[in-house]
Amino acid sequence: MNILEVSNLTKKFGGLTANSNISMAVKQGSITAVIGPNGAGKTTFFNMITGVYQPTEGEILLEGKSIVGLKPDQVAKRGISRTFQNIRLFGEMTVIENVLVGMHTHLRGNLLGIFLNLPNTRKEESEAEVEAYRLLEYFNLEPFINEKASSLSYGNQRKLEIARALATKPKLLLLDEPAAGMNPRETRELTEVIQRMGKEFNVTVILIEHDMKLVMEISEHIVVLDHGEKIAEGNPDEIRSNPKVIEAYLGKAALELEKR
Ligand SMILES: Nc1ncnc2c1ncn2[C@@H]1O[C@H](COP(=O)(O)OP(=O)(O)OP(=O)(O)O)[C@@H](O)[C@H]1O
Repeated sequence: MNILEVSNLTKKFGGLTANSNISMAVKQGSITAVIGPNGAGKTTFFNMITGVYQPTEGEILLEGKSIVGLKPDQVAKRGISRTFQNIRLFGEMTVIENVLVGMHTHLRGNLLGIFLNLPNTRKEESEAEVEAYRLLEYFNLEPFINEKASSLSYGNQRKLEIARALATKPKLLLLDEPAAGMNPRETRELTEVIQRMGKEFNVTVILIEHDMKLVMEISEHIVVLDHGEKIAEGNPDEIRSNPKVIEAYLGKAALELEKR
């Protein structure tokens, strides 16, 4: 079954077409990667799915229902969560508080309940803390729960962002360059965490990533964008050997790797 179906999605910024007529489907429970050179339109694509930008044309169906026209908070309530290319944590808050903030989007207890310390709200809050702890344990972040988020290493901050995004119990999780800035050891650990996450949290993952080793290792399906257009899609073997993809992206990515 497809959890997400996108058809003829187009986004124009004045004279610039950032996404042109993109169609794709994402199978429930799968890991899909969106790859392509800088400026290919990958983040714009995520921004349309999450309601940050409205498409100029096209349709986005989540579990068969259109989400076009919804605002980001409404899209989040439908079950889509995301992380960003630049880390967006509350640096002055503790690690567990960052996860609890993520959870409040779906807790029933309101602010008045918290203020009055009502029994139901208290129960919900302590259940949330247990769940937040479980999430942090999953990401090996439990030793840091009471530390400021800004004091974590870069790799741990990236993992905390994913934990916070999962705290909303999304059906679909969009990760924008989760391995950016990570060292090889952190990237290996992240690869393994993302791989197990789908089953553990019953979540479908779409990720934008430039680390081709990670992409080829964990993706069931890969969509390649170039100049706003989908130039290829398929499994890792098909993408690796696709001449169009090598020409537009993989050849350059390999050269970049050689330079390092
Ligand atoms: N809000 C905006 N207004 C005008 N142009 C934009 C806007 N957002 C993106 N663009 C343009 O759309 C094109 C696609 O950008 P986008 O950020 O989606 O690419 P990308 O594939 O995510 O790139 P990168 O890998 O560098 O993050 C670029 O030419 C960019 O300058």
